[in-house]
Amino acid sequence: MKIIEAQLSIIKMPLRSPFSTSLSKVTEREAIIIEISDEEGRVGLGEAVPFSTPWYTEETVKTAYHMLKDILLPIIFQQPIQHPREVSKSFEAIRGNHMAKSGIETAIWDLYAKQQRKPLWELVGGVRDRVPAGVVVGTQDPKEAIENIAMYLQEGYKRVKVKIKPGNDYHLLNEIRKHYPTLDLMVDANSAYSLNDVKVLQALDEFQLLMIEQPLGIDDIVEHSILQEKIKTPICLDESIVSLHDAKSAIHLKSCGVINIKIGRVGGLWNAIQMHDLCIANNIKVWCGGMIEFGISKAHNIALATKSGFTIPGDISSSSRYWEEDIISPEIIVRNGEIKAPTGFGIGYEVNKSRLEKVTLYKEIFS
Ligand SMILES: O=C(O)CCC(=O)C1=CC=C[C@@H](O)[C@@H]1C(=O)O
Ligand SMILES: [Mg+2]
Repeated sequence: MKIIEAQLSIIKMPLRSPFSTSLSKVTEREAIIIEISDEEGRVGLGEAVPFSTPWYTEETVKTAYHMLKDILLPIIFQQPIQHPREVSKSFEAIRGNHMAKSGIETAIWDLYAKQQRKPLWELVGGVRDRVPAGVVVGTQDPKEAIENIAMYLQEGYKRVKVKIKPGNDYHLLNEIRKHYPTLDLMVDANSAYSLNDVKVLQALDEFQLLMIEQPLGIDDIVEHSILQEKIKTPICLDESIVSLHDAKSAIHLKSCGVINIKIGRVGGLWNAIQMHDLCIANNIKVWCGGMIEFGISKAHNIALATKSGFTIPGDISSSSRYWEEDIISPEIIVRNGEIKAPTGFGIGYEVNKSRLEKVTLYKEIFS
């Protein structure tokens, strides 16, 4: 597979409504769109998903743009690729920068699938032609959260995730459970707690949550193991798991019962596939996490989520969950709580060129 040209576009769009977590309030989103072309004019699409500031991981749009332009694209242009699974190996000498790496690696997966004239989800070993849709409530105000949940259930979502933090946990969940006693409900703490909060977290066991995501430190595996022994709710790790080694450590130490696999956080689709396989072999449940991303990244998530182990609805919602108008055509739509995997080659969605142009802040072409 010879790539003859690459285009990087930094795009920005306001969210339809603010997205609040224990760490940050997101009101607009930047990302990097990667378009790579082969000699026959086919285009592979990728999206690098770091935020504009390093509140979730250490990467930002600016660091990722530098990595793509100055380090990663030169490697890709120099080394012809036989199969996308080789890309992460060719980046092994480069430390970290997983979201930058994932942006170009996913574009190569899309281009390769188009060359093979296959939908990407079939190429990665998908077993279902639709994925269950989960949604994240972007407010921690109990009244607003309950109103939002009613709206999302109307739209058919099967699983709801809410953000919690110390001082806004028990009351919020108690109010939600009063209205929705049997809802498939999970929480994400984004590392807002410590082992001093064991009693607070034990109290949440009464709400029969599917899981509690990342209660402790962003790079912790040991203390999560201590906490998991003290609470009934399964711990799900997100930020702590950036590599297969992290996943192996968490499995060995029994730090969690679930892992949220995000293609960007783990450095690409091949790493995500290997993590899926490792977790399933060790009875660790997995689901596909989201990054408040645009349609190209979400399309890659959909392909991944068709694999057998992704039985829990992921943070895979419709384009309209965050955007007035997405950068892809058709947009991603949730019907009866599911998203149909596209039948087109590659990711199965096209770029909405006029929309992409409108939201592009800056772009460069490399060859
Ligand atoms: O993509 C979505 O629908 C929301 C994903 C989501 O909850 C998160 C995205 C990025 C950082 C966090 O706030 C949070 C997470 O930790 O999973
Ligand atoms: Mg999370």
